[in-house]
Amino acid sequence: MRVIETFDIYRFYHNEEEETLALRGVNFQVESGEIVAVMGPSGSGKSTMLACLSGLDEPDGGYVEVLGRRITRRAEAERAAIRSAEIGIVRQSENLFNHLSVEDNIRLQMQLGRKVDERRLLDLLDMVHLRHRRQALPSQISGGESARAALAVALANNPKILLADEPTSEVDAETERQILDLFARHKAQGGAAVITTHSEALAAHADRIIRLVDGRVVTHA
Ligand SMILES: Nc1ncnc2c1ncn2[C@@H]1O[C@H](COP(=O)(O)OP(=O)(O)OP(=O)(O)O)[C@@H](O)[C@H]1O
Repeated sequence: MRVIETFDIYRFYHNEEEETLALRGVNFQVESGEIVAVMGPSGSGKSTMLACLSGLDEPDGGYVEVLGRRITRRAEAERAAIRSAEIGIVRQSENLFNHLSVEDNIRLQMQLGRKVDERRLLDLLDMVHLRHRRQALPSQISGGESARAALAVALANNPKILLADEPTSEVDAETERQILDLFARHKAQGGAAVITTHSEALAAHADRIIRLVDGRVVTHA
């Protein structure tokens, strides 16, 4: 089943002096159970593309479909409803609310998805090896622990689609391995993922690699 499809998406950024063409006609599809790595040089448009896939950003041209439903150019409340039901998101930073413990961050995500499942909460904490740190605040955990907590939040509602922006950029090899395991589990349950990364190790575990250069897809491998 097709879970994401982009139709010729464009994104421009304007400021006083210049215009940046961040995406220049991007077309690609993701099927359920597929892990797609998005690679490309810094500034090639990877984060912009991911934000357009989740509806957190709006393309200036073209559109995105999530599970056959257009997410582009809808009211924010409608985009948010599609997001909370179908998509888990890991951003480059600010994934956790600082005033909430690790477990309360996960619980809040479950509340947004309208189903708090305490058993799944403990399973998620075990999956990311953070049960012993569940009452810690984000300021009290390490970078690698934060990266894993962010994944637990993204996976809280068992989303069909996981969108992760450089999820292993600031973690050690062991944490990267643990995060790769989580992607593998998500895939085994039929989930799809689009992951931007500079890590060849992570990309080697993807089913497919898309390379972006100057806002265009140059290869599907
Ligand atoms: N809010 C913004 N305003 C203006 N230009 C922006 C904005 N966000 C991104 N850009 C520009 O759009 C282009 C694509 O940026 P993007 O963050 O998508 O690249 P990236 O491939 O994710 O880079 P990196 O690997 O460094 O994270 C870059 O030229 C960037 O400078």
